Amino acid sequence: MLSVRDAEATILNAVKPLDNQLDVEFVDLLMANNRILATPVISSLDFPHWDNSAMDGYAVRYADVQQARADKPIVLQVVEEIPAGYEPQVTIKPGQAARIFTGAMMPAGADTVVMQEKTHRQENRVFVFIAPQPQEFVRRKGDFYQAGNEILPAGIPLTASEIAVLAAAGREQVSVFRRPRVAILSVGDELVMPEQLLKPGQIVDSNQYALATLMRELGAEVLLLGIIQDEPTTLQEIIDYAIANADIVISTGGVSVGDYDYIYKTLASLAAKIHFRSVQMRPGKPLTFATFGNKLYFGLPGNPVSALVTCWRFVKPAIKKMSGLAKGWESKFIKVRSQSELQSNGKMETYIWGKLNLVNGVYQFQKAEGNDSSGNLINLAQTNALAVLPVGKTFVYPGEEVLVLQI
Ligand SMILES: Nc1nc2c(c(=O)[nH]1)N[C@H]1C(S)=C(S)[C@@H](COP(=O)(O)OP(=O)(O)OC[C@H]3O[C@@H](n4cnc5c(N)ncnc54)[C@H](O)[C@@H]3O)O[C@H]1N2
Ligand code: MOO
Ligand SMILES: [Mg+2]
Repeated sequence: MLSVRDAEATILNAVKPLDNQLDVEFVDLLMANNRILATPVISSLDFPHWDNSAMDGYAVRYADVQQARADKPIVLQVVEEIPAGYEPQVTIKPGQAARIFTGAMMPAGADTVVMQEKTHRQENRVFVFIAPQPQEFVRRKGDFYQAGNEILPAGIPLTASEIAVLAAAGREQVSVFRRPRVAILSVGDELVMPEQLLKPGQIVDSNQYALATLMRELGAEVLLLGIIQDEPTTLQEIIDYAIANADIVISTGGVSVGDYDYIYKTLASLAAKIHFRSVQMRPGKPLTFATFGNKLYFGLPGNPVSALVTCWRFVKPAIKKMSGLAKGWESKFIKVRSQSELQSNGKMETYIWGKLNLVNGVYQFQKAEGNDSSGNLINLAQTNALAVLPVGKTFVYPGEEVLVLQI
């Protein structure tokens, strides 16, 4: 059976990232949160834009005050007051100073700022009680960034700090990759919508909600195709439509070996390239992966936990890679101690859902309480991590280290 590692490699190899020319759109800065920057940004401004003061105090000539002492202050004449946002009009000459405030432009002639607390003001004179360092408390033009260089590279996610940089560089809009389009369908005669009264044998299609939520979290545009009956002709039509209208199609259900599991046959009849239909993992063994050219098809197992685990493990990095992220799209595992005893049959790579708890500043894994059937979505709620037991590992003792995937 195909290992998880090989399945992941097959999937990630099949992902074609969005094109940085064709798959780009402009969005307002305040709508750009979590979008991926499509074009490198170069500013025509230096940062700081001009020499300015880092303190409220006095702009002075260093040469004037280098001998200042508490018991022998230097007295300077204050010739101008410079608040932030004001362009200084006066050149500071020997024996002179300007009153200045944080962020205000340095006046010509001055090279150093003495903070207010080290001075005493008497009318238009200021007493300086301490010798500053040369150029102290001056933020020099271009110290943070020089115009013409790359200020932000393409392929990064935009969060508060990057959006602040874009705003400071005078951008109102930014070019980002369009959202990957993901079609979601739920396959099963037993499935109904949440508002429906359940007849015997029916259950609510919770997978549609789980996957739509996860896909939106990942920045995808979701095309919800609803519940599809276990019927080959309808399935064929809907998958054909989904492939034509999305970059990625995700179905749940119908991938096992039952008489009503039609996904494999349907994909074959649509001439999909079927890369695999089972993976050496639990839950999630019957995961099916196919491609139609550059379009990806994930046939996730119907069990609610299996659907989410395979989505976290395989679909999530695929979406991230497709979305234009230059790096950091692979699944990230961290090594932590397990607080719980964990078990596997040793034959499958086993994913155990639970919580990462912060104990004295160190994360520890705690297995979810309750039934760990892949059909039990109830105890999956309020979990945030999957512990991974590799093939061959049958037992993790409390206190032993384990690899954990944050979800
Ligand atoms: N003879 C075998 N039977 C099964 C095997 C096997 O190897 N041999 N594998 C089992 C495993 S493991 C899984 S996982 C499931 C996968 O089943 P399918 O993908 O074919 O899904 P269904 O049969 O349609 O449904 C399975 C289960 O999940 C519930 N379900 C389905 N869709 C939804 C939905 N949208 N929302 C909520 N719950 C859903 C469905 O009612 C079933 O209970 O196959 C095993 N069988
Ligand atoms: O692999 Mo299935 O996903 O355990 O129920
Ligand atoms: Mg089935």
